[in-house]
Amino acid sequence: MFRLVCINCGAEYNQNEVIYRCGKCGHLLAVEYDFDTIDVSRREWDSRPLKLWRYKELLPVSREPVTLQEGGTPLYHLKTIGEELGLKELYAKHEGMNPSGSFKDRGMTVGVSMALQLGMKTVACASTGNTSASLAQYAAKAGIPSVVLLPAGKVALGKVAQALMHGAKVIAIRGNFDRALEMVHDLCIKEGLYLLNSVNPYRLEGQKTIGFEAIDQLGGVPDRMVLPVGNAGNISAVHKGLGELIKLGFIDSMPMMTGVQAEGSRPVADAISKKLPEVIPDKNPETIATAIRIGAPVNAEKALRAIRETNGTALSVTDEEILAMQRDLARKEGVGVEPASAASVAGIKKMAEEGLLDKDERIVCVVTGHLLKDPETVIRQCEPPTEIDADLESLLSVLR
Ligand SMILES: Cc1ncc(COP(=O)(O)O)c(C=O)c1O
Ligand SMILES: N[C@@H](CCOP(=O)(O)O)C(=O)O
Repeated sequence: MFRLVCINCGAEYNQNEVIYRCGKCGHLLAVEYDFDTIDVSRREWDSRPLKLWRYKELLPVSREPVTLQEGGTPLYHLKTIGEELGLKELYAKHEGMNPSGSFKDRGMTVGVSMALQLGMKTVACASTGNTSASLAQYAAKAGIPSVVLLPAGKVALGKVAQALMHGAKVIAIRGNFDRALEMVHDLCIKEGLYLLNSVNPYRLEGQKTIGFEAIDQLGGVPDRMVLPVGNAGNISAVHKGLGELIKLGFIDSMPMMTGVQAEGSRPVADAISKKLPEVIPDKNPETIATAIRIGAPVNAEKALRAIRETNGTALSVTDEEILAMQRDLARKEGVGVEPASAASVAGIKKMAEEGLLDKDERIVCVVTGHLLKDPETVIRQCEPPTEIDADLESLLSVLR
């Protein structure tokens, strides 16, 4: 049993309503469960395969889910990078290992299932790339059409390829992501499409399972969870989910929620460092990490609460720091991620170097998307292949 509740005024909405914001005050909504009716134990969850739907009692879907077997992503111990930073327990949860190559699949399995549950016929989103790739793939699985709006020229190649190949109607707008989100929101309200950006509270329900899995894999609650922040849905979702585990008595502490943004796109980091009550949108966000090139994070209110309530923090890193960490993860750990994903570990490096971490902290960085999402940024950083004549002598001469 659950209902939708406004995070600001507490107004309640029925689970059958298609609604994205509070009709009374315009703030965000969240799914609230009736915990007295939730009947599950840790042991029961542990007996199921490590996949997202292991946690079905804390998800809103009552029909057969639209699933591509998302979740169960690896938790890697970053031994080499950790040692360099003096951190014994530094981990990366590799969300790039989901079906479409990013954490968005956790949101989409739940969001697209809810679209069907609510009788919606077409799904839509604005995207810096990964949301569109995932939406297109899950809509294809569900057998319904999808429409995606992208900021023209600012989406990594692999993500556009995915949205196109999975059959979405792909529209590139001459404007940034924030404008695309406003447009798709208006389109959905006017034309009755189902909006599956992170303003949709059901989508975030799926994403909260990143935190559940991290705890199950670690065998306990980490001291800190670090996430790259763009539209700020993921950090909010993980925080919400862990709060629910506390209510169920499954855990008894929260990690310090830590958000990392790119220097050229850092409204949440600014709000935290300047102790502002809300974020001031950045009208011209810019970063090589196009996934987090977002100036007006729609979930800012939830994210600021998550960070402040857990004594966490938010900071920014430069594009150079992001790319250097993308290379370090690839070459020192064998972990291939896209630039935005490397931001979380780059943020921890910066905090460690500035003496802002207790060296005994157990830290889980969420690395959000796969290296192959953005092949152009990868190729630009690497030496091109050495081309030789097809004989052994030439081969030996270049290897010497
Ligand atoms: C790869 C990647 N990392 C991080 C983010 C940021 O997540 P959020 O928008 O939930 O803050 C996004 C999308 O925004 C993304 O695609
Ligand atoms: N990085 C995101 C931006 C949109 O965020 P959402 O969580 O609101 O869908 C993307 O991949 O498009």
